[in-house]
Amino acid sequence: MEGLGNDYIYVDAITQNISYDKDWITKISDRHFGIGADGLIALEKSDTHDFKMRMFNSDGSEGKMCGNGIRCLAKFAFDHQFTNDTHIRFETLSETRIVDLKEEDGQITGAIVDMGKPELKTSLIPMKSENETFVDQPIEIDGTKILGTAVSMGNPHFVIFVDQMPDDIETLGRKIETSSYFPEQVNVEFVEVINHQHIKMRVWERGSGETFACGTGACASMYASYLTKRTGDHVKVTLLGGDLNIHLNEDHHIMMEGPATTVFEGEI
Ligand SMILES: N[C@@H](CCC[C@H](N)C(=O)O)C(=O)O
Repeated sequence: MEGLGNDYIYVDAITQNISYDKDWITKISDRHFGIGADGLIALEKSDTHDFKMRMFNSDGSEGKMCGNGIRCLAKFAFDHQFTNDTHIRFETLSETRIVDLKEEDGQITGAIVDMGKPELKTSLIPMKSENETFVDQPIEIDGTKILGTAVSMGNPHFVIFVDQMPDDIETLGRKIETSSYFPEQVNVEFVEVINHQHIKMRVWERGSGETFACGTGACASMYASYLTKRTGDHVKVTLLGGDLNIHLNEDHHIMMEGPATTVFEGEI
């Protein structure tokens, strides 16, 4: 399934016994020797919520949240008749996430997700810094200062505003991802502000490299843009794979709306 081209292999871990073996996840995620995906996402039972989401990057590392993935996982649960409710509460390795599925002509085409409140405290992101928060501040990479904003959306992000989108995001993305500032690595977003309601973003994801889109990254970028007054609180985020509409609601929760699509189904 894919959400804006951010594709994962979705597995039912309710009726099947799945072992989240790192090598197996890496192998099936491989685009040449496997199925090909940005990683694997599993639907599990939960004692406290409707379902539990587990998500793994293509290198087999486990992430705590996935914005594009949770829309697809909700569609997966509905389409496979694990629920007939379009309002679904997920337990994740970070916090509760609530998904409202969108139905058009009897098909689930996407969802709006309550992505919770963004976290700015560096100790909780986690980021090594003496500052309590890190908003438009410099980190130093290979002797060069790079301004950015650190935000957690249940997973860590470092948002960098650029005047023009760079052609190569891999070199810098990888260096920041693995720099000593971020003890658990970080997802890196490059953001170009188009106007007060529209930003463009490319992402270097920890554990997966450049992907076509990142839901949590888009929310972190929207929040960093809003916080630094580059945009308002309703923003369209254009990614390589398409657009997400993101806004802050009255409780200061980030709401993200976007598509969810099944590509094919099979058996391994
Ligand atoms: N693509 C995802 C985020 C996936 C997890 C991330 N790479 C991490 O390890 O934190 C999204 O849509 O949010």
